[in-house]
Amino acid sequence: MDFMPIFCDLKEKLCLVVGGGQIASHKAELLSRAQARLTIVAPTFNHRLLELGKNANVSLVQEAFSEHWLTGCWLVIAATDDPVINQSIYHCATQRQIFCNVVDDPLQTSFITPALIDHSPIIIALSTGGNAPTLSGLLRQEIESHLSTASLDPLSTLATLAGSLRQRVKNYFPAVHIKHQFWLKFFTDKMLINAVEHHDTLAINVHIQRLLTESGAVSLNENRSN
Ligand SMILES: C[C@@]1(CC(=O)O)C2=NC(=C\c3[nH]c(c(CCC(=O)O)c3CC(=O)O)Cc3[nH]c(c(CC(=O)O)c3CCC(=O)O)/C=C3\N/C(=C\2)[C@@H](CCC(=O)O)[C@]3(C)CC(=O)O)/[C@H]1CCC(=O)O
Ligand SMILES: NC(=O)c1ccc[n+]([C@@H]2O[C@H](COP(=O)([O-])OP(=O)(O)OC[C@H]3O[C@@H](n4cnc5c(N)ncnc54)[C@H](O)[C@@H]3O)[C@@H](O)[C@H]2O)c1
Repeated sequence: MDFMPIFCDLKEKLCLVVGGGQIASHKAELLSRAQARLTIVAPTFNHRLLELGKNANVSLVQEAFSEHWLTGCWLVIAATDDPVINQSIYHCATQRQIFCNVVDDPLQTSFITPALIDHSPIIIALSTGGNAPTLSGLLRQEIESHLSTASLDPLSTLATLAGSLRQRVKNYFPAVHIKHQFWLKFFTDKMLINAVEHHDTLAINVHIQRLLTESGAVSLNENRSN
């Protein structure tokens, strides 16, 4: 594996985008969706970046790159149309141990932005290790065509619900295998999924309690027979 896939929490963390064209705006919009604090440095900005710059968390700096803009950054994206500048940004960032994505050189880059299916909190990210970006896009479309919005919407809601229930379920079922059985039922229970699809909060809570009780009974029986 050449690149390890991870999902980073960049909320309120300072990130730098160098460049003001189409590719820079694409990457800056992604960082902005991840709620990063953004500095964007370039002599010229396209209209999408000028629009993004109205956001309180985004600062546009209209000048050519200089190294001091890296100070305090968690990561940087080198997205100018000049490969020499992009490489020098990569080297400055690497010296400072800052992760740097270089948009025109998959061999001299410290991270890659994957093709994305963003159904937050469910996110599917795809990469070819920088070998074939078009293939990443095609694979993304292929996977998207198998995952309808109708099936992803309730799963995303279930995932969010699961997040808010995790501590309660941990307290309820100390045994890992019972917890696991509970979650398998939680994500496949037709009645719960139906309630989620209908945004029926009352029914959602009733079915969660039912699943907790059912798994609790299994747990109790296991303890008795031990
Ligand atoms: C996946 C995606 C995500 C995104 O952009 O967010 C993405 N590129 C996408 C599309 C795309 N990019 C390019 C074309 C035109 C056809 C072509 O030239 O191939 C198309 C096709 C199109 O636009 O449909 C041109 C291109 N891209 C890179 C280079 C440099 C080089 O290879 O030397 C050049 C040549 C530039 C030039 O010639 O000047 C480099 C990178 N592009 C990456 C990501 C990273 C590796 C991802 C992986 O591991 O697969 C990496 C290494 C760096 C990075 O950007 O992180 C997105 C698909 C989104 C989707 O459809 O969902
Ligand atoms: N990663 C990808 O998916 C992908 C896809 C297509 C193209 N590319 C590469 O991305 C590069 C950028 O593409 P684009 O369409 O955004 O180009 P563009 O010409 O629209 O924009 C280039 C930007 O870089 C800025 N710039 C130039 N020198 C600078 C400097 N010293 N400091 C700061 N900013 C500087 C310019 O002001 C301009 O805003 C291309 O050269 C291409 O190699 C990557």
